[in-house]
Amino acid sequence: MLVRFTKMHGLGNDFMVIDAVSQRVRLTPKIVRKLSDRHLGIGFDQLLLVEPPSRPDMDFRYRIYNADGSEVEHCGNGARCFGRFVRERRLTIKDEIHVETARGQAVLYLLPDRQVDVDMGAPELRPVEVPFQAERQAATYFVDVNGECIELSAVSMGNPHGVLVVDDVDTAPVETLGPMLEPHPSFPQKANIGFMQVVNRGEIRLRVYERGAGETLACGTGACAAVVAGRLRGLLDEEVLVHLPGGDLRIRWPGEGQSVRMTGPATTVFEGQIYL
Ligand SMILES: N[C@H](CCC[C@H](N)C(=O)O)C(=O)O
Repeated sequence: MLVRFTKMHGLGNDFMVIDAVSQRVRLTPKIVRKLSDRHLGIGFDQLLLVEPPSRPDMDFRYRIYNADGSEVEHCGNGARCFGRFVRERRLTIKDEIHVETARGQAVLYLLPDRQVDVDMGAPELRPVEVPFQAERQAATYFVDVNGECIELSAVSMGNPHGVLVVDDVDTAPVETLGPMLEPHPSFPQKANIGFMQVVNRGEIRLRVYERGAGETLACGTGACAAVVAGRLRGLLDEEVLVHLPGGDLRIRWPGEGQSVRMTGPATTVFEGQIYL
């Protein structure tokens, strides 16, 4: 089956985007893993599938697959690229686009300056909903990693995140602690692990070891989860500039029960077609 696709990225977090509205696509974890290979396939952190909605109040269904073939609940950088993609391919003429995700919905706003603003919905903090193994909800938890006691926050943006505060992201143990915390039994569905350095109450630096993809140049849901964690710990104000290795995102969170808003770029790199 010959399939058209578009290669895109959000601050270097890169995607293969497939229009499954106007073409038939059948994916398996094995096919996704083959496509994600940066030597033998297209190469990407995630594959984004654009499908017709299953709900009348939605414009599209938004499905996300990690490089390891796992289907996941949300992708923030991907949401911005999703909005840019459906507009550029004239799958919609709207500038406000409602998409359904595996665990909820997101609203994408295409801005005149070509940035995309996303209403990411409200974070989930109840441990059972993250999911995270804990007796009761708290701003931080302690988990044992090979005898070392690690303090972190547990936040879901639809997908699970563990967020640590570090003194300096440049020297943070992302390569060693990331792979040990991602599959940690405290996170029954694994987790994306964020390493956050607080610069001031309106600015952080962040690196993310992503579930199913490893460290990426940027993580949109990770940036949202980090700001939520920082606010829960009393370290951050409502609007935060998040510096990721691939660039900056602007995140706003008024507080519990409220939506997190994310604004940033979405870039189209090339079009292609491939036999699946
Ligand atoms: N690795 C994530 C999905 C992609 C999230 C990230 N690329 C973003 O921009 O939010 C997970 O397994 O939940």
